[in-house]
Amino acid sequence: MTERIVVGAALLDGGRLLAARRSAPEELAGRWELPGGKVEPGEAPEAALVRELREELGVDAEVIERVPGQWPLKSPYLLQVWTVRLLPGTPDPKPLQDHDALRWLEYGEVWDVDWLEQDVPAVREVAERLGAG
Ligand SMILES: Nc1nc2c([nH]c(=O)n2[C@H]2C[C@H](O)[C@@H](COP(=O)(O)OP(=O)(O)OP(=O)(O)O)O2)c(=O)[nH]1
Repeated sequence: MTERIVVGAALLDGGRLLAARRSAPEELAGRWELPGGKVEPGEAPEAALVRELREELGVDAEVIERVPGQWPLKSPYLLQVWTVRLLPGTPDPKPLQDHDALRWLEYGEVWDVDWLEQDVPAVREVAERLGAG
């Protein structure tokens, strides 16, 4: 089957990373992930990310750069991650859709939440960057 891309945001603000707790589907509910979603056919991944963050969190965001790597999710999906920042004046993120809690994690708190197993290698990569910044 053709691979399909799921874009995830490493949303960074003041050296912290935003984690989002999924509310559905049942097998993923209660676990933490990077906000984002499926890229639509013909859509650029960066545009998908900005769209998803507006829908899910109610924020206007700007994509900074791709985090190297891609990670398999449930077939046929592959997770790709970009660092993202909030645009000036945008409201604070709110769990409007797909999530029931949000948490800003300091570098030392990155492993305090129960990430989806398949997200762990991506979060490790992001955490290294947070530590370096
Ligand atoms: N957004 C996101 N999805 C993830 C992550 N890890 C992971 O396994 N997934 C899975 C959950 C879903 O099966 C799929 C993404 O779907 P989604 O439900 O977030 O995407 P969407 O908003 O485009 O969904 P929909 O229109 O199909 O309802 O990838 C992650 O870190 N972020």
